[in-house]
Amino acid sequence: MTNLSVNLNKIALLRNSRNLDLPSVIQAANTCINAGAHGITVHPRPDERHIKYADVYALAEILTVEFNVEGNPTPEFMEIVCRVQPTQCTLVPDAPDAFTSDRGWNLLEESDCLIPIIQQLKDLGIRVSLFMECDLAQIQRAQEIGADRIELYTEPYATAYRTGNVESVFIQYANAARKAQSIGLGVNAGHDLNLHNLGKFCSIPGILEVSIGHALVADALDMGLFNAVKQYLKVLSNTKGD
Ligand SMILES: CC(=O)[C@@H](O)[C@H](O)COP(=O)(O)O
Ligand SMILES: NCC(=O)COP(=O)(O)O
Repeated sequence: MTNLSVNLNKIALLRNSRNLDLPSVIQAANTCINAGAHGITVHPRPDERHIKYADVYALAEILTVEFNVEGNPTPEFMEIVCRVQPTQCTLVPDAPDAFTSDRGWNLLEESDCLIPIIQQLKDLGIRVSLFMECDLAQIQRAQEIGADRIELYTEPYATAYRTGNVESVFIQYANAARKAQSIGLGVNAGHDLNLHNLGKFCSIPGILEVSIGHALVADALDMGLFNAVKQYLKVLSNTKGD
């Protein structure tokens, strides 16, 4: 089964609109865990528009499941990740003012700065995943520079699914996953996955983990967070993640 890591960014976004700690990111994490989520993901951004650095420390104190911290490895980000030592750190090449994550790493140009960062994280026992597009040469490079996993950036898949043009795009993802697996990289996936497009994506064999936030939290407004997590787990229960 593909594991589900629930991204709590959007819980924090709502929380930040008042000074009441409501909704509580910690309470949301516990609800997701009680519903069976395999992990919790957060993506602290430099402007702390949703997850604050303090949330990362607070979550690290209470989590009983995999903790995945995503972000651009700025000095501030690296300091917090090295202190908290989550299970997994997913490095994402997003600009400080990015609306949301909008691309994978270009390892033909960005490898040199990543090599020591990956090594530093691995020396602390943190699994390193790189946010990547479906380019096979880039995926090869991810393995060469020491990544443990890649996270396939699924926005293009989600858009293709929505616009009814998904088959050729899906094949690119299946090929990318197969390439990664053939050279020993684990494969995660995320961005704009939802209850409709998730099942097809995870029919790709060996997707180890999906991280899902925006759509899951939107679904939670209708069905409650506990039930939303259950619904996503139900879709994933038919998949072959490992
Ligand atoms: C890395 C990634 O794909 C993101 O989906 C992310 O964590 C979402 O970020 P926002 O919630 O800030 O859009
Ligand atoms: N890594 C992707 C993620 O954590 C969640 O992305 P989204 O579901 O909020 O688009």
